[in-house]
Amino acid sequence: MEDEECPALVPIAAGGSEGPDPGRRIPVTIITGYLGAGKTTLLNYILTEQHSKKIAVILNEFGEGSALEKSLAISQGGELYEEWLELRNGCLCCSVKDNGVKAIENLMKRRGKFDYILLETTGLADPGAVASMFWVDSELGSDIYLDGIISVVDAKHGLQHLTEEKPEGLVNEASRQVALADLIIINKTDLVSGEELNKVRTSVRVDLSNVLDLHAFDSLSGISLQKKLEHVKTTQAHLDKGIMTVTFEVLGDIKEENLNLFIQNLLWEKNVKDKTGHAMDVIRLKGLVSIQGKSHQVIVQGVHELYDLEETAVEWKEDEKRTNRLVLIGKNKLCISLCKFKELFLSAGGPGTCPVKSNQPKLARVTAVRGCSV
Ligand SMILES: Nc1nc2c(ncn2[C@@H]2O[C@H](COP(=O)(O)OP(=O)(O)OP(=O)(O)O)[C@@H](O)[C@H]2O)c(=O)[nH]1
Ligand SMILES: [Zn+2]
Repeated sequence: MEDEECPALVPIAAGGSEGPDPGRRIPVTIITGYLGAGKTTLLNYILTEQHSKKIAVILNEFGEGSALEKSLAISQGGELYEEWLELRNGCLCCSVKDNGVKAIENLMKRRGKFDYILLETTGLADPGAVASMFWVDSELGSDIYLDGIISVVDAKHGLQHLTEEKPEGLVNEASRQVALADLIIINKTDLVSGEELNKVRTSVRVDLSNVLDLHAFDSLSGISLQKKLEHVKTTQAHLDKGIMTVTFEVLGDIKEENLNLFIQNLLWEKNVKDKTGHAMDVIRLKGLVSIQGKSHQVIVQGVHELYDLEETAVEWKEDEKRTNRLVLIGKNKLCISLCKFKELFLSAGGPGTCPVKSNQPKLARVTAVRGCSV
């Protein structure tokens, strides 16, 4: 066959392959997905596998988890990071103009040091609101552009999140995350059967086709996209206020079997209750704990009823106070005193008296991030 008529492919100037070019617009990829879907895991994968780009990371953590996220990420090849920004004052998409833009502007002051930005949203974010940030601020628009939105879906729990009915006026954030995605990654396929996986696949597809009109990222014409995003921007609070974060911190070591028992009581038996008899329906559990006899810090990861403990490469320093920090994210606030928590945690629910006296330094700290005052 002659291929005369077929024009030769001419490569578009690759530009900047020799390192970051300060004059070029920087692409931003938004990584979204429900609580515990696997966003940070994907982020780590990109950061460790990708060697030709210098990547800056922006984390928008729900609750107080960012310190944990950071240690999780850094434990696997931190040298790729240029900058970490913590947007602690709430959700990026609730304070788009202030926090989000400012964070990126700050980051851009260090332009030249990186050539890509990865932005991990909270598990409860509406990525549409986050994405619109790039059009709201025209100055920002000349520095960076949105390359795409990746949504990570948990094959095991994704369907449950996608189909959950929300109180009136609230969007289901999981379905918004899928709806606005340019690319959907179904994760944790190892945890489900082929049949279950197919169900998730189908429902994600259906969801997409429902919103194709609204999305249309393909014709990346800034203006129409902006319009579309404006259209979907919610003026009322879009976050599910029913989801709360509680952080507990207890000094000292815990026996591994007690920790397991405590987590099982919390996630499986759901018998860790507050005074009013409420148990928390924990969707996401993160922790950094100090286990008796172990010289290294241990990370606790939980999503619904699944959890695991993983020893990190980080050793407790000799002059460092060993401590246990747990972040619970879920429904029904768990309002228990630090004393009670410590008792439950250290004894894993067994009988015991509370050793904290008022004139002693506090041995435990309870922080209620939202919806819970102790
Ligand atoms: N079995 C299994 N577990 C996975 C997979 N990917 C991630 N996980 C686990 O799922 C848990 C949550 O993963 P993360 O990457 O922290 O999830 P995330 O979406 O960043 O979580 P949040 O930021 O809290 O919303 C961790 O315990 C991971 O080890 C997978 O493919 N299979
Ligand atoms: Zn994460």
